[in-house]
Amino acid sequence: MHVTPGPSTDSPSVGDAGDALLRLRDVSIAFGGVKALDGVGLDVLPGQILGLIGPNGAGKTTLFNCITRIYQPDTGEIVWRGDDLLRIRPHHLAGLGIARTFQNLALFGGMSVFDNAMAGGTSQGRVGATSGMLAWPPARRRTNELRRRAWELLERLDLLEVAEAPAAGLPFGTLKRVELARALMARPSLLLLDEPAGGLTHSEVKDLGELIVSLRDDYGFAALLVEHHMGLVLGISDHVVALDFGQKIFEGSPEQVRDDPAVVAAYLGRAA
Ligand SMILES: Nc1ncnc2c1ncn2[C@@H]1O[C@H](COP(=O)(O)OP(=O)(O)OP(=O)(O)O)[C@@H](O)[C@H]1O
Repeated sequence: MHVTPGPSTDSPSVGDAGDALLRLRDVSIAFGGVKALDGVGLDVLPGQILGLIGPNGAGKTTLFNCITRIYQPDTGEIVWRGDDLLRIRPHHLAGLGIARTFQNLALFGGMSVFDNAMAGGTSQGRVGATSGMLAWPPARRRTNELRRRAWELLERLDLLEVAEAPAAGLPFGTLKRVELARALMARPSLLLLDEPAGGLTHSEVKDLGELIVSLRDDYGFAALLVEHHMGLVLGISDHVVALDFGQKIFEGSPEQVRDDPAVVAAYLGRAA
């Protein structure tokens, strides 16, 4: 097994995350007898696109679910800007600057594209119907600011033409962009992208890759990209981590990963 040395494997105390935005150390979780994650550590640096790859069942989604507080690891540390993320409730993640997209989309089909985008901003402050009706000046200012941001994102993501259309019935590639707009409403410092290329055509994947990079360049977020589409991962990631059977088997540059014997063996072995 070949594991390039990552950041120090010494477990730092919480509060010591160095330059990392997000730091995982020695994270393990088992389901029955299956070790879905087995001592995994990685750092996501500010502004970095980190690709997370691995064959089916390697533990990628489980790692995502640990970060998003859906699963509680059995052991290990997850540190966000020096704070212990494992003490944070899931619904507080957006307020911390962590947003995610979903593999199967998490949009409201009956709501317009604009309202779906707005839904991504509500966790940033109380802008519910009541505050709107009361027209309490701070709430109204906040709502206006969110509306301005939603329009800006819809324009940026080429969604203006469908802004008033219900999400249901729109092409899948369009819905992926709506999902991105919803996530970006929270002004995340870290965007968790769960298989964004799934279900897209070859040219849509290429466009999506360019879009993610240009959004990152404009807004400065870091991204953790879980993806099977190697062309996308290797094309846009600054750094790549590979998992197999819950363990980190590779960490390095996109150029190095192509020929790494452990990664090649993991994919070939699983396909056999
Ligand atoms: N809630 C759960 N209950 C039982 N087993 C689980 C659960 N979640 C994950 N697992 C197991 O943990 C292992 C890792 O699964 P995980 O879904 O994280 O892999 P993955 O890398 O995301 O795979 P894929 O690429 O197919 O989505 C698998 O053996 C899976 O069956």
